[in-house]
Amino acid sequence: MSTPNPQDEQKRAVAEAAAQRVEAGSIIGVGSGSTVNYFIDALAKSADPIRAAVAASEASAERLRQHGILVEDANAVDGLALYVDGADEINRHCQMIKGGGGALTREKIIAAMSREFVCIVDESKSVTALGDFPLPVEVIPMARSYVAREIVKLGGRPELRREFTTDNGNVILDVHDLNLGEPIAMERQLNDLAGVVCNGLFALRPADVLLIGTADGVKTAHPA
Ligand SMILES: O=C[C@H](O)[C@H](O)[C@H](O)COP(=O)(O)O
Repeated sequence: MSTPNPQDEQKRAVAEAAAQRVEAGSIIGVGSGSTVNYFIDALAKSADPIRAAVAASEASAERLRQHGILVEDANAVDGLALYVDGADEINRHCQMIKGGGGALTREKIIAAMSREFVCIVDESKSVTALGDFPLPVEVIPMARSYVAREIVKLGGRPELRREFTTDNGNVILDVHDLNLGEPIAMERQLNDLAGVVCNGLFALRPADVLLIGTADGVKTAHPA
């Protein structure tokens, strides 16, 4: 049998730790990505099942359904107690870059709907300063060039994500070299550009709890 990759082991460990925080019979928000896939698998194994999940991507919805977990429309619930999702980068304030998989808009909606946001990451995602990971920006297709030019004015280097359409029918600009020293201000500035649907900075609504998978086990942190 092949040895499990240590990064995957950390993802699995944080996913299982997050599954233990889930209340039986509740409706929860479920994000997307490889770490969340482990979380969905852990949910499916739980002896105390949830009632339903609101999913941040079609891929997560599909995986939940494959495990026999009911997927609820976000409009059918009036709020969520808990949201579990991964991140591409997270700092000590629990501000994040998300959207590596292109699911940022639905993720931000579900985060906004949720009382508690638990972020699950392996230790490679924990950073001192946000910005090495290119910042995903979801854009209405007809605004692609305009938004790209505006982002250049802000100091960024936008790159169209090739052969990719979001679940909402939009395109993604992956922005390199943007100064994210003031994440809240930049999140607002990008939101203000006409044609931007959402950007992958989660600073206005950071995570409430961070579970980090490390070589020494799962560590828990809160915004500094
Ligand atoms: O759009 C994707 C999401 O923001 C993911 O949560 C993020 O990319 C992290 O994904 P992974 O767990 O696969 O590293």
